This record gives sequence, structure tokens and C-alpha cells, in this order.
Amino acid sequence: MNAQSTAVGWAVVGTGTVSHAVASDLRHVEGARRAAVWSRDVRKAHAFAQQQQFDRAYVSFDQLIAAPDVDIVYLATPHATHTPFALAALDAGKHVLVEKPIGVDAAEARTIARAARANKRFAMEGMWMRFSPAYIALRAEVASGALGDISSVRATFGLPFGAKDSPAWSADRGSSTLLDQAIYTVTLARDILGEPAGIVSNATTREDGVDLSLHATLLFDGGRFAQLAASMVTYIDPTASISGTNGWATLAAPFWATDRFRRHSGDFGDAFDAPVDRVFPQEGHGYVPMLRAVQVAVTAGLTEHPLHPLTDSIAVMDVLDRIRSSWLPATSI
Ligand SMILES: NC(=O)C1=CN([C@@H]2O[C@H](COP(=O)(O)OP(=O)(O)OC[C@H]3O[C@@H](n4cnc5c(N)ncnc54)[C@H](OP(=O)(O)O)[C@@H]3O)[C@@H](O)[C@H]2O)C=CC1
Ligand SMILES: O=C1CO[C@H](CO)[C@@H](O)[C@@H]1O
Repeated sequence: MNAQSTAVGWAVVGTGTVSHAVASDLRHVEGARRAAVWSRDVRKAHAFAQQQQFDRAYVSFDQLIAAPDVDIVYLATPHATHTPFALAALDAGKHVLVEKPIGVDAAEARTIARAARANKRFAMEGMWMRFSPAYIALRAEVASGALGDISSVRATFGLPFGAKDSPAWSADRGSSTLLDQAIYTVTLARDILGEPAGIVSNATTREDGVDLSLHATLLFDGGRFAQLAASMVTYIDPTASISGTNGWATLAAPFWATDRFRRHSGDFGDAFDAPVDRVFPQEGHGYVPMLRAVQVAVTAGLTEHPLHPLTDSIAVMDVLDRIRSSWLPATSI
């Protein structure tokens, strides 16, 4: 792929939670070379490179994106930093896989899409749920009519991540349960029901504006609806279900990274007494299908992935913007 080898060189930017999981999953991707890692802290960069077996460690982002053996830059940093890092990497001629959310709003997502087009480079948001075998199979069952005409979706993702005043969540980093958790619920609702015609929502926000919990009802043509909720301070059942005229199906927790769903369908007897379980093998921490798909697309010269094109990231960000702008004046805690 790059001048020095036929392997595809990956760089990981940031050394936090998801960087470790993804770096470890890269070992399962045939032809992926763990080329470089970047951190603001030299010790962390070297420790990560050693632990995850990356060739080199950088504290200069400019040097990392100038490295000839780096093909794909995976960005796993705070939300507010995604766009500047992505633009710099694209302008340096690198392909980018940007952790979700691609930016903090739809305007940023559009800016990244323009830069990817201008540089003729691959860009994608790391919406791994869309590459999960269980999720793909459920979408196929829905499309084939197994649940009849779809009438509603419920998707909720609340986990108490820590203290409400944790410095890990800050407005200047773009911390937000809308961007961090609700993005999965909106992605699922759009995948099944399309673009919402109306939105009813409210959120609980911290004084600095960080939204901590929210609920939203998305309204669609024909009375269809999606009930969504997200939180970073309390549990909210981390499952999702899709219902229609012939039954319902539930993605097991955590629905955004699940290996299974249960379908209840048919007449009342079958729906209640004869559910069908579908279970799929999970590779690594669950990121492998997405990483492999990105690498295959880049190797094939694609600039977007058909399973998660930039137009979809932009459309989801548009819905997130609409949800945010529908909130009543901030309710601080
Ligand atoms: N797909 C998934 O399953 C998951 C996705 N995510 C997404 O991944 C991204 C990162 O999340 P997560 O790994 O949980 O976050 P962490 O806080 O654990 O790690 C973020 C890393 O970004 C680096 N960083 C760069 N610039 C800054 C800055 N200005 N302030 C703070 N850190 C900075 C830090 O690395 P260093 O100190 O080395 O510079 C830090 O370790 C987010 O977009 C999040 O939504 C998160 C979890 C799971
Ligand atoms: O995207 C994500 C997936 O799930 C994690 C929790 O398990 C979240 O923290 C994260 O933001």
C-alpha cells in the first residue's frame, strides 16, 4: 500500500480507552500494519506503542501525518478535536477514520466531507454498529418484511460513566451525551425509519452546557415514531427494539455493539412462545469488521464506505443538531 511495504499502515491518534481496544483489534485485520501512535505525552506514546506493538511513537502530529508509511489515520480524541485533526490529516494526503461523532455538529461533518473530496482521500466516521454482523442481519430481516410494516423503534443508551463533575467531560472537549451515546440511537432510528418529520425532546444539562441525559421522540410519516434516550449519569436500558405489524425484535445489550438479537413474530402464540434467537460471532472487541471494511475500501481506492457514507454521518448530525435546538432553556443540575 505504502512505498515501504504492501501492508496498510495505520496510525492511532490518542491513547485513551477506545484507542487501546481498536489498536488491539487491528491485530485481527489481515494486512494491517500498526505503524504509528500519537499522544500529547511522550511517555504515553511510547507505552502505547510498546503495549500495542506499534512501530513508532510521535508527539508531533505534523510528523505523524508526514510519515510515508502511514496510510490511514484513526482519530480517537475528544469530540471537539475531531475536525481539526481530520482536516490536517486529509490535507497531508492521509485517509481518515474518525471516531464518532465525526464532528460536533453537521457543519463540521460537511467541512470534513468537503476536505475528503478535495484531497481525494477516504473519510469515514467510526460508526462500528453499522458493521456489526448482528446489526446487519437485523436490518436485512427488517428489509425483507420479517417484522411486517415497521411502526416504531425504541433505542436507549444510558450508563453512569462517573462523577457528574468529572473533568473528563468538559464543554471545551465537546463532551455531550447527545454526541457520545444518543448518536447510536439516532443512527438506528434513521436506518429503520428514515428522516424524522418532527422532534420532541428535552435534556438535563450541567451549568457549563454539557448535556448529561436526554430523551427524544422522533416523529415520522404515517404515525411511525422512535423513542430514544441517552445518559452518561444513569443507567437507561441499553437495548433497542424494532416493532412492526408482524412482530418485534430486540437487540441485546449493548445494542450498539451486540452479537445477538431476538425476533418475536407471527401470530400472538408464535410471537410470545416461539422467539427466534440469532447469534453472531464477535471478533476481538467488536471493531474488527469495521476496521477490515475500511482497509478493503481504501485498498480498492474508494473514498467513502457504502455501508457508512459521509452523507449518512451528515444526516445523523443534522438530526442531532435538531434535537439540541429543540431543548427548552437549560435545566442545570
Ligand atoms: N466506538 C466506540 O466504542 C467508542 C468510541 N468512543 C469515541 O472515541 C473518542 C475518544 O473517546 P475515549 O477513548 O473514551 O476518550 P479518552 O478520554 O479515554 O481518550 C481520548 C484521548 O484523546 C487524547 N487527546 C488529544 N487531545 C486531547 C485533549 N485536548 N484533551 C484530552 N485528551 C486529548 C488523549 O490522549 P493522550 O493523552 O495520549 O494525548 C486521550 O487519551 C470519542 O470520540 C468517543 O466518542 C469512545 C469510547 C468507545
Ligand atoms: O461509543 C461508545 C461506546 O460505548 C461506550 C461505553 O461502553 C461509550 O463510552 C462510548 O462513547
